[in-house]
Amino acid sequence: MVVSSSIPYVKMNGIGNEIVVLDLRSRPETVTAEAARAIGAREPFDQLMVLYAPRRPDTLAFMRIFNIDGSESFACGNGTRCVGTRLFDAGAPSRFFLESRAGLLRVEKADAGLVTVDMGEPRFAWNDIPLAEPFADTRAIELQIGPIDAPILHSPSVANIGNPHAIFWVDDVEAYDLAAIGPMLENHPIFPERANISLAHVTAPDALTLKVWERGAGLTRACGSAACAAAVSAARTRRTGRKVRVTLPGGDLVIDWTAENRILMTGATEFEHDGLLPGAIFAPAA
Ligand SMILES: N[C@H](CCC[C@H](N)C(=O)O)C(=O)O
Repeated sequence: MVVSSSIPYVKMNGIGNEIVVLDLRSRPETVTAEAARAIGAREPFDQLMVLYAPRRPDTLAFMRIFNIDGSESFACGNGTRCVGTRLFDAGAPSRFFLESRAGLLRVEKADAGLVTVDMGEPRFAWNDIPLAEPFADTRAIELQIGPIDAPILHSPSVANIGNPHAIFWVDDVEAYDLAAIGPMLENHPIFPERANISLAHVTAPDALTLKVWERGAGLTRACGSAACAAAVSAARTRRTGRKVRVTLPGGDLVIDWTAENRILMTGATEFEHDGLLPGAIFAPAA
C-alpha cells in the first residue's frame, strides 16, 4: 500500500498530564490501538487525543482518546483542555463544542489563559460505573484491600465521568504506595471495564489533594476526570461544597459541580514541542 508522508503532532501537558494531540481532521489516517502504542513508543504520553473531522455540524471535531497501553477512554479532562488551547491558537471561537465517545464537551476560554471544559453530567448508578454487582449506594461501596480486620484502603466512592473512577478517602495521599496498590485496584473484578484509582484528602470545605493511578496509564501527574470524580463524590458525601480546588502533583484544577448538574473543570495547559510521525505507523499490520 502507499503510505502517506509525515504527520504532524503536538506534545503538550495539562498540569503535568502528558498529552499528544494528533489532528487528523483533514487526513485519511485512523488510529488503532496498535498505532497508539507505536506512537507512544516514539513520543511517550499518558493520553493521545485524536481529532477526526466532525460528525455533527455544531462541533469542531470528533475526538477519540487512547491511553499509552492502547486502550481507549471516553474522557480525558486534561487532554481536552490541551485540544482547546490548540484549537483556540488556530483561530477557533472562544467557546466551541467537541464530540467525544461520551457525548458533547463544551470548551471555553477562561481568564489568565486557562481553559474550562464542561465535562457533562456525572453518573453514579452501579451499572453506569460500571460495577460487576449491584450497589444501591455508590457513595461508599464495599471494597477493601489488605487484611480483612485492618484494611489498608476501603469503602471508595465511585463515579463515571465518561470513564470509571474509584476514590478512596485518606488523611495523607503520600502515605500509600499507589504504584503497588493501583494496579490491583484498577484490575479488581468489581470493575469489569477496569477503573481509575484515586486517593483523595479533603483539606478544606473547598479543597482536595489528589493522587491518581490511571487505568491504562499508571501514575500520572494529574488526571482531570479523576479531579471531577473526586469533587462530585466529595460534595455528594458532604465532605465539601460543590466548588473545589483540586491539587494534583502537577498543579491545580478548579471543579464546579453546577446546580444544573454539569461539571466545569478549569485549569492550565502547556505547549511542549511539535513533532512528526512517519505515515507508516498508521499502516495496518501485515
Ligand atoms: N488523564 C485523563 C484521564 C484519562 C483516562 C484514562 N486513564 C481512562 O479512563 O482509561 C484526564 O485528565 O481526565
